[in-house]
Amino acid sequence: VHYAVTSALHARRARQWGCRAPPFKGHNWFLGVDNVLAMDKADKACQLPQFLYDEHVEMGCSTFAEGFIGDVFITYEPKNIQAILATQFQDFEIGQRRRGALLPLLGDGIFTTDGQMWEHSRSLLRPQFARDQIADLTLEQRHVEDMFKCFNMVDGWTSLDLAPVFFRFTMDSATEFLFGQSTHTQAAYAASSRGEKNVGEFQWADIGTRFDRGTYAIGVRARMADVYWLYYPKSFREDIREIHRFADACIADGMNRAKTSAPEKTAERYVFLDELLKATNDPVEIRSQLLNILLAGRDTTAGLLGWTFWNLTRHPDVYQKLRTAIVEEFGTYDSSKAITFTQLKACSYLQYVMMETLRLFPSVPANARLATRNTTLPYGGGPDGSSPVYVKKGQEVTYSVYVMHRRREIWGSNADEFVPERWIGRKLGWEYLPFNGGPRVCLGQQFALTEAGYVITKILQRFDKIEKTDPSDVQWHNYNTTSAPKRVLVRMHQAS
Ligand code: HEM
Repeated sequence: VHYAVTSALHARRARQWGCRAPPFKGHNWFLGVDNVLAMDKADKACQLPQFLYDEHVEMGCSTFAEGFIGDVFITYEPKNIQAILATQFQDFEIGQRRRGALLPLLGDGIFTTDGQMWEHSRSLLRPQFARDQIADLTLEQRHVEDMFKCFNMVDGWTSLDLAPVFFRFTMDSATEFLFGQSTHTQAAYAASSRGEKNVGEFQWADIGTRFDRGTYAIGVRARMADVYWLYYPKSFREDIREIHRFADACIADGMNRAKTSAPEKTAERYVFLDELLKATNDPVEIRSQLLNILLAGRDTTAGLLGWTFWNLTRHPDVYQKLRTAIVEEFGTYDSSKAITFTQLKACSYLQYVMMETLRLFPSVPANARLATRNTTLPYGGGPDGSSPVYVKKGQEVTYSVYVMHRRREIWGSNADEFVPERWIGRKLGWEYLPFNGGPRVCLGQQFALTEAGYVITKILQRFDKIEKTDPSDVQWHNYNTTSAPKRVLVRMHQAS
């Protein structure tokens, strides 16, 4: 009786608000279990984003409902995404599922909370991202040098898989920037490649692998929706313990620095942790916020770098054009010309290459929000899709920018081709959202583009040719919480 009454109430409200139902993707099994299994299969085959795209083609529309253990909505419609993220921000939240899935590893922080807790995190962290020194290029330079030490050069060429290279690089630079202490995974890797045993200074080198396993585990938990708590294996618990031990040791060091250092000494190098200690001295809160940012910033940037080189190896003309632009702007590798945030921004072709990579391969291909109250999506209902869609409190709306970024109606018939030139004179709107939009827009966008732009510049200065050694051109997504290419097999020639 209760179900019938609430259904009737929802139907009446939907009528009053002028809502119509969107197309429905049917299912053959109870509650749409077959849809869940099909998605899981695509995920295991590293093809989840393509699966979402194929679903869009199959449905022939940009918003639909799907049986997925309860009805959820899927949308690739800029107007709807703008509503969820900005104009109707109060009607949607990240919700308990994501929080629950991520909490054991990350704790409460900007990425895992809603409402007042999120507002508190955002106001604590935002001032840090407004600073000029947010991306410290001297720090990046040292880690890029460590990266090159891992390259094995034979007759001027190196052959390698760049995908793990970028994960080690971003781990080392992000931990130094956030925690004041690098994990030195690159130096440890170089030492072990030379057959040396890891010693003292590489004490935390395994944190990289542990964090990789940890993000994989939270990815599994996030996909399990409400029963995320069923997946909590011993290895995950051990990884969490060690990651927290690393963070706590860094925080204890930071607290000692704050007590003992003269003010001019702490200002020597920008450390995020030291800045947070000026605003709060709760070590658990600091640990949680730093780990939240590590998750938000590390894998995403590694993904951007990986997909950039995945594309460049398949477009040698773009590689050469970009290299010419970089050498013109910054000189060759040994040039003493400084590389600055402003110059990186001004190097238009470099920016276009990154924007085009993030269009075709956004680091967060799909995302979701839950309705906090009965509400609407402005578009997608009725036979022509022009009516609002009724969304019940608690219902999930999944949005995929991967699909939106490839829609032909928006990007033209070459939507799935890599063409950096399309960005010349193009204005950004809600149809392009690699960094999200609205009040929860990515805080690290400038940081990420500076860091990635710097790394791309240094690699192109140093290597004048790149060739792909992977016989396959299939996109394999290594997709836990974010997407990176599974492998980027290349051969690169060092410029003389
Ligand atoms: C290519 C690199 C990056 C991409 C594509 C990216 C993308 C995104 C996206 C899509 C979100 C929204 C997630 C959601 O609301 O569900 C987000 C949030 C966030 N990002 Fe980034 N990000 C990148 C790098 C970074 C970096 C380097 C940092 C920090 C150093 C960072 C810090 C954050 C933070 C703190 C949030 C949470 C904002 C909030 O909820 O208020 N991101 N990012």
